[in-house]
Amino acid sequence: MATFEGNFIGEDIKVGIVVARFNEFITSKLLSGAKDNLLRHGVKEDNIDVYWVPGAFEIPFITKKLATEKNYNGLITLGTVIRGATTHYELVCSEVAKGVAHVGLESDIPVMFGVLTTETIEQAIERAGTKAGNKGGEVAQGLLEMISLNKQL
Ligand SMILES: O=c1[nH]c(NC[C@H](O)[C@H](O)[C@H](O)CO)c([N+](=O)[O-])c(=O)[nH]1
Repeated sequence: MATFEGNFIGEDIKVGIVVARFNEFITSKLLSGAKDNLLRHGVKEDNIDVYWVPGAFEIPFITKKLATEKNYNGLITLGTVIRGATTHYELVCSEVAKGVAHVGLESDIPVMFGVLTTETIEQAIERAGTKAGNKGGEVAQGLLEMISLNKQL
């Protein structure tokens, strides 16, 4: 029986991060967590590129361009969608999740989904570096593992 799994060694890989500016007080913390994790695993700062988009809805468009036109080993998407008074929340969450998943399946590099979808601002804060960890750091760690596994296939 053969078992395949990735490691977390970040030397010699290039990563693109697409981050939404909407709810920037949260997404900036997700970005910090992602960059910190990548750097601590040996990814060179010059090999990390960050692309800011207006909101989560715009993430798939840029992510698809990066996956098809650039030579990254993997991509991270970061955003924060917080339920408001309208049904906009469901629409944005659904389209972003579908869009990012589609890009991932259509490309030959891993694309990580690091978009928070929360009911309250407090829940988002908890997931951006406080008591529920940092989603940005989590998906960065997952990307390293996926890049490593992808190289074995
Ligand atoms: O990233 C977000 N974009 C949001 N809306 C903007 C959307 O992502 C697009 O930028 C906008 O619709 C223009 O296309 C949000 N809400 O509306 O609540 C949100 O919570 N988070």
